Amino acid sequence: MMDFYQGQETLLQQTVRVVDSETVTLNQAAGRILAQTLIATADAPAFDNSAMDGYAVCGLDCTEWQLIGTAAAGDSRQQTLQHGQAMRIYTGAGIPLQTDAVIMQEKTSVNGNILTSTYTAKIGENIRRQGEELKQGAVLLPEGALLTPQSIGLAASQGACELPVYRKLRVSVFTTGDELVSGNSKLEQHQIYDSNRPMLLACLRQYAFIEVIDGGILPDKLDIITDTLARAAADSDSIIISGGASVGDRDLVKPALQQLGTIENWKLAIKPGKPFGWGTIDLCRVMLLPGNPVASFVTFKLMGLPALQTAAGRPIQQSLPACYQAKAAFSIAPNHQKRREFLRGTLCFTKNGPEVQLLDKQGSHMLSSCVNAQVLIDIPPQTDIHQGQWLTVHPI
Ligand SMILES: Nc1nc2c(c(=O)[nH]1)N[C@H]1C(S)=C(S)[C@@H](COP(=O)(O)OP(=O)(O)OC[C@H]3O[C@@H](n4cnc5c(N)ncnc54)[C@H](O)[C@@H]3O)O[C@H]1N2
Ligand code: MOO
Repeated sequence: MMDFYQGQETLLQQTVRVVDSETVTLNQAAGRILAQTLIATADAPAFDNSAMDGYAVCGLDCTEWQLIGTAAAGDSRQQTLQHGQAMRIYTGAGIPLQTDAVIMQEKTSVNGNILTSTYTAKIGENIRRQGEELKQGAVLLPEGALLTPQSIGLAASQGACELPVYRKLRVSVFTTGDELVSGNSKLEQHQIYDSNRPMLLACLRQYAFIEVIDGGILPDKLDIITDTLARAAADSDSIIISGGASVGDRDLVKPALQQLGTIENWKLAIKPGKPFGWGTIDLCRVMLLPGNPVASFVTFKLMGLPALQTAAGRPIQQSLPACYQAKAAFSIAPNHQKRREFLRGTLCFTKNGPEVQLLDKQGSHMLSSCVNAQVLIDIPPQTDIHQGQWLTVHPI
């Protein structure tokens, strides 16, 4: 059984990234992955401008200035001040030549065309200098960046209308098991509703860089699983299949993958999620998720999603799940677990810093504990946990 962190690193290192790209408008770019490094085409700010509504003044040795006009945001005139002169100026307006500082209006008084202030401004005060944020030619956004709303705003600030992005990753999702029934059908005795496929489809649909294909429920029949996976592999970059990953005679996903391609690893030292495995069918990455719903969810979040992000073009470091440190508000002793455990918990911020609480009902069949969970708590194997100890948590 492979160690969890070794497994995560191995899976991501073995992941093949998409190379094809397309151009999309800024309106279509949210959540996509940038296919080329974007360079600043202009300085930011593009010109010296005012950070405040106030008065541009020339001569910091004065306490009175003669007001000679107004500079408003968008005003394209380049104006000039002489010593002892000032100009009404608004936030974002271009700075008149020879301005020493902008004095905010709250620190001034005006009588006719005379501006008075006893405030001693520093040279350059309230002036946003050209290029102080970015110089023309600097990297605006690196290749592989996830296009967040902020990065789209940044690209727009440089006049970009379209962006090159990697093509969407095609991901097919299946669940397996003769006991599974879709929500619109009647349950016979000992059948259950398929919760994993709707859950995984919902997880995937949160990512604009993924094109999600719902493959449906597969029966516990080797020939059907094999045929279906072979067809899906020809049409997908990745397949996610939940259930039938363990060791029972009816656990047929692994034998199907063995027939069609290669298994790169099967079984991870984590709880829940031990039977998690991955392999390939030709160029298609296949990930086997355990059937227990919590095991499916946890392995998707910690293994499946990072692998899909890498495949879609994000750098490995940015594909890994975010993690924080929080103090345990609970104890676990003694802990003889050989597998690294990911328990479901909630975070709260106390005067002692961030604290993580354990939720009830941690069974890998108990999805209800995932609903209220904010984090997965990393419990290392064979380690006692003492209250107050710092632990790694992954937000979910
Ligand atoms: N002899 C052993 N038995 C089991 C082992 C083991 O090491 N030796 N591992 C256990 C662990 S840990 C897990 S996790 C499960 C995973 O097994 P499978 O991936 O083969 O999953 P199934 O057997 O198909 O299902 C397990 C469980 O989950 C329910 N299930 C499956 N799919 C869904 C779905 N889409 N929606 C809702 N519920 C689902 C299924 O009915 C079973 O109750 O194996 C243990 N056994
Ligand atoms: O990995 Mo299983 O999920 O412990 O139940």
